[in-house]
Amino acid sequence: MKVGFYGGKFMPFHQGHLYSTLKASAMVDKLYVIVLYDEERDRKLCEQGNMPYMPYKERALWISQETRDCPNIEILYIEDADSLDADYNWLEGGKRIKAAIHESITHVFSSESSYSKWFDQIYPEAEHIVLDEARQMFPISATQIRTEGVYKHWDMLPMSVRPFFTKKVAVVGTESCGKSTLVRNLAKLFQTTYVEEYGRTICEEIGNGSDLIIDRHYEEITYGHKHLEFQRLKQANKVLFIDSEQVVTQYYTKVYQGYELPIVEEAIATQRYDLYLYLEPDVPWVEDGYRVLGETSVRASNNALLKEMFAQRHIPIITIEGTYNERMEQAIQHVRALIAI
Ligand SMILES: NC(=O)c1ccc[n+]([C@@H]2O[C@H](COP(=O)([O-])OP(=O)(O)OC[C@H]3O[C@@H](n4cnc5c(N)ncnc54)[C@H](O)[C@@H]3O)[C@@H](O)[C@H]2O)c1
Repeated sequence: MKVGFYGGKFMPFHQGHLYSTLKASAMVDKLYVIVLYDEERDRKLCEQGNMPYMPYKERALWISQETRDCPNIEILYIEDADSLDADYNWLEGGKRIKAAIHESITHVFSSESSYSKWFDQIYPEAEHIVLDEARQMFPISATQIRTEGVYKHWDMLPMSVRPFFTKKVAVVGTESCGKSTLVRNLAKLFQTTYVEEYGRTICEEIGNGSDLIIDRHYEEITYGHKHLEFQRLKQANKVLFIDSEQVVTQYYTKVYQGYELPIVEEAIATQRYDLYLYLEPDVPWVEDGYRVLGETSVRASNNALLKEMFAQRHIPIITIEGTYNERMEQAIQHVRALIAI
């Protein structure tokens, strides 16, 4: 029985890693892919690269999703204590790997021939197979991704890795301020997905009667919108646009019901967006059959209320105003800055 392992930090797991994993899995009966982690070292590496910290379970999940239809691959994660690269203790690391695998290792895979001097000592019975040392198939390294940024090397990230790095942009504002059109246009321009306003979906289901909206509809809006966001994030390309979020849901609850709902507040407390684009209501009111708050003074006071609701929750917003074209240009600049292009 041929038993192999392929180990690494996988920060992040990229196409080169995936290529080696699949090649290695075809050469053995059983392949262990091992995420070697050390929180202190890994946090430092992420900070140096100005990247979010990648927890080891997240890395193991990426590999698991990419190889879910490969029955001979098993993913393990092993703590590599005191493993700052310069003084990494290979022999101790090897002991932990052997203990976790529990069976005789016949093959060790890597893309570094220099690792042979260690592998020959730690796994003397195993053959060290060096895969694509020149990184010809996928010319990339995780260090390069960390130093130059994920957005520059987006194509080198497998689909399951991308959502972790996708920036989430919430487009917010009161009724008829051009959110839906702007969100759709931004999604087209950035060739990505978006989440439509779920409150609107519910209104369309109910028909023409916003006074019939009751508490459970706001709950459905909160959960339904979040569920859509999880789904669309999986197909997004660097950035996901979200039409309205839960502060906006709470604002509607307050305006229509006269009170706020704790369940919506809980969703607000856990939501995380990288950018909030707040659209001023300085474009003409458009009647669409579902809107009832169009009078100028009502629009102004509602706008003040929504802004105040963001301020109370210490959520920083970026205000966008002007004509539809001016809004689009401002939005594009802000999003470009976010993903560094
Ligand atoms: N004790 C052991 O037996 C053992 C074994 C392996 C690794 N380690 C340790 O684990 C840690 C992580 O190792 P790492 O820094 O090599 O991890 P890494 O995540 O940077 O890379 C993992 C593996 O993928 C290969 N690779 C990278 N880019 C590639 C590409 N474009 N195409 C094909 N292959 C590519 C690497 O050469 C390496 O073999 C280190 O601290 C290392 O010392 C220990």
